[in-house]
Amino acid sequence: MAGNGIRIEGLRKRYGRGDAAVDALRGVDMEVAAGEVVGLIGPSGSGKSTLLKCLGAVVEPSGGRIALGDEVIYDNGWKPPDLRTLRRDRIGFVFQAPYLIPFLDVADNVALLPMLAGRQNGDARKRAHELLDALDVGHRAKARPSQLSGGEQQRVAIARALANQPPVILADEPTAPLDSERALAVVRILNRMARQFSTAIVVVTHDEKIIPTFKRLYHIRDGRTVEERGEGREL
Ligand SMILES: Nc1ncnc2c1ncn2[C@@H]1O[C@H](COP(=O)(O)OP(=O)(O)OP(=O)(O)O)[C@@H](O)[C@H]1O
Repeated sequence: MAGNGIRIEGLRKRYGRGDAAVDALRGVDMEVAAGEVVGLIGPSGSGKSTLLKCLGAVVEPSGGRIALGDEVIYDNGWKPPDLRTLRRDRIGFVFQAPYLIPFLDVADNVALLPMLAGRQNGDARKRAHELLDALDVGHRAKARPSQLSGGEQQRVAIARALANQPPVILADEPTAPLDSERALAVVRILNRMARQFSTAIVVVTHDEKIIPTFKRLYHIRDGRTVEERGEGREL
């Protein structure tokens, strides 16, 4: 796969051992191109979170292969020497709750990660303001997270996930607490950001409001994925 994007082959994850073992992933294949937003759906307990955690280098798989762009990061063992750096620089996370830091203003919430990654403070703040403007929350840059609406907070969380320009964003139920209009706005933004920054985005969701928007979906059942064509409804 040229450039960025995600390729997963035969990924397996077994929790526990012996009688208590649970095979959460039994050979998952998945591909997400740079600039693409793909939905990951499936019933409770089917392995969605486990797949996202393996992809995010939070949980160690039991076998298979994961490549980000041209770099194999897992092949029956992690390849990068430092997984924290991998997570910080290559992967953005968006969760159901925004998890913003309450005592930092909105701009600093976004600028923090690039600063931790060694960017000059001025550069990091400039980047934060650009992203906040792109997400239409630039006018709230000086506010505290608690002063923002739920939808605004989620847009700030997306800006934070994009702050280090990661090639991959993993979003776990990012629209669950939002009403229909705001949920669709978040998906519209994720699609725009994917195209603009060539980011590969995986969205785990149960949200019927947004499922029709995906052009491509992976349905996970009993630890195996099936690729499906989505409706790709206009946003
Ligand atoms: N830390 C763990 N130890 C043991 N088993 C686990 C662990 N985490 C998940 N499992 C099991 O792995 C399987 C897949 O779980 P996972 O959380 O990935 O499902 P999910 O599709 O995200 O579910 P939900 O939609 O309910 O969040 C389930 O049978 C679950 O009980």
